Amino acid sequence: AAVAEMGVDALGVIAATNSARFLPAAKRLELWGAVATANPSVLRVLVLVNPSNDQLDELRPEAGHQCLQLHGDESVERCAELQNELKIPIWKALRLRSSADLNQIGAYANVVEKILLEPHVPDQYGGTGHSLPLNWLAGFKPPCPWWLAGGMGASNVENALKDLEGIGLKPYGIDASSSVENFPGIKNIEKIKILLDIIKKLA
Ligand SMILES: O=C(O)c1ccccc1N[C@@H]1O[C@H](COP(=O)(O)O)[C@@H](O)[C@H]1O
Repeated sequence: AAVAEMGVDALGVIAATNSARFLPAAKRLELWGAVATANPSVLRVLVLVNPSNDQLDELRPEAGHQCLQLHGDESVERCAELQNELKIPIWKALRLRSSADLNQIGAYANVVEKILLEPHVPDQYGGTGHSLPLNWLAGFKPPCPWWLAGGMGASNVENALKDLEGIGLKPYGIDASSSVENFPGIKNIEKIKILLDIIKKLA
């Protein structure tokens, strides 16, 4: 709720069970309520890895979130299936192994609302703190809005945005998680404020 009051565009809650940041379904409704009260314009995003059909009920918008951010190995077809079943916008995180992986985006763009681009890190699906080599994005023609994700924080966001501008790119948004924490799962409000001040100055 404190971050929502700072005027971010979206807030994510981690529903990936093996994450240190995992929040159980039973606690999400209360949290989303507090976020909505603090700032109803902040988009409430549930972050998941390879959701199974057994999980569908907790993924419905009635649970308080407004969007699903998928960080696993979900195919284009699986994203379409979830979108049709749950009637909720899907954001797909693409964990790039090389610039060649950008070729996948066209197919996803027909189905998902936004794409997040971050680097592939073996055995981890997100929240890694690792940043994308931005030269991989040279020549990238985004077919849909995209977020720059992975290891973004106060120490590197300004250079990242300048580097992107140098190759004619501007992300829809900056996604940040581990850089604004004291340790995994405990966010640091001061670090978030510093990051937001930098981004607002550059916007
Ligand atoms: O944060 C996690 O533990 C996590 C687990 C599984 C999937 C995604 C996860 N986090 C998301 O990853 C991106 C980038 O995080 P970071 O800035 O590199 O720490 C972000 O959207 C997190 O919410």
